[in-house]
Amino acid sequence: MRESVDNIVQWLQEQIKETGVKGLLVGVSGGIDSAVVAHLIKRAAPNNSLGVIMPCKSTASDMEHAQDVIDSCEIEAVTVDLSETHDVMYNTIQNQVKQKNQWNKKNDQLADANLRARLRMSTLYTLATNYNYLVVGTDNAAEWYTGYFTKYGDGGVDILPIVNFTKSEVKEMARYLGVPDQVINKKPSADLWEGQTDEAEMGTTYDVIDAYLKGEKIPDRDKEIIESLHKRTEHKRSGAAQYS
Ligand SMILES: Nc1ncnc2c1ncn2[C@@H]1O[C@H](COP(=O)(O)OP(=O)(O)OC[C@H]2O[C@@H]([n+]3cccc(C(=O)O)c3)[C@H](O)[C@@H]2O)[C@@H](O)[C@H]1O
Ligand SMILES: Nc1ncnc2c1ncn2[C@@H]1O[C@H](COP(=O)(O)OP(=O)(O)OP(=O)(O)O)[C@@H](O)[C@H]1O
Ligand SMILES: [Mg+2]
Repeated sequence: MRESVDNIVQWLQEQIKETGVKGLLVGVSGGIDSAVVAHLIKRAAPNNSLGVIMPCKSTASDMEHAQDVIDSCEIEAVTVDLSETHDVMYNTIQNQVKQKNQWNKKNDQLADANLRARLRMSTLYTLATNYNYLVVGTDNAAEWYTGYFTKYGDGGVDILPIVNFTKSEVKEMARYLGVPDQVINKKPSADLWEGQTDEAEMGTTYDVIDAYLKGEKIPDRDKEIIESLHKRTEHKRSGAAQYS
């Protein structure tokens, strides 16, 4: 892990140099992926790194964990509460479409949830412009392969330092970096709705996805799910289709 961490930190420093920015920022959710990235960017740019806590009807315990992460790596932090902004924006959109009798109730929860992720992205880019920093993404190998992120939401970032690390490697890195235990040991969640967990939504587990990515044999049912998720989300990993 020490070698991996040193290499990523060096890569992050190269990104700063090559792009000519002053530093790096990340959204800190209280989950393990952003905790690891916060520690990494603090190491890479001790005086020019920022952790951004963005509650959006988030649970109090997640926001406490986000603060624990900030404290554990001593990164500079700002908090931007998006709950009200989200309400106003979502209701405005919803009211317009409802007037046309075209509101699709079936997709309500997902539309509401993805707006949270995209408001966070807009907030991070507003701060990136202010500080002249890059937005650092937190996708790990399993999330990237399965497309388990919101397009132009948490997927809308400049650089991805842990995208080639499996979830179990991220866990190992977290322990090495000193991420608090309560963050390492909780269930991964996008926190987009009450009780959401990544594994329940995906229908498979990170252990199995990690095994698949390492070329190990996994049950047929999980293989089907992973390959279907991968295929369906190809558009998120490539740019917009271009007419030529
Ligand atoms: N074939 C295609 N080619 C080009 N574009 C295509 C497309 N199919 C859909 N699209 C577009 O993509 C949109 C669907 O993608 P998207 O908007 O991302 O939405 P979608 O993939 O349906 O939902 C996002 C998923 O990521 C999960 N998530 C989100 C945020 C954070 C985390 C986390 O782990 O923390 C997880 C969330 O729980 C949910 O399962 C469609 O509305 C459409 O605009
Ligand atoms: N409330 C929040 N405040 C700040 N950033 C957030 C918040 N919620 C989500 N994010 C950003 O969106 C990213 C995607 O969330 P995701 O749940 O995949 O990662 P995580 O919470 O760090 O780890 P885990 O997957 O284990 O929950 C986070 O890593 C973080 O950068
Ligand atoms: Mg999370």
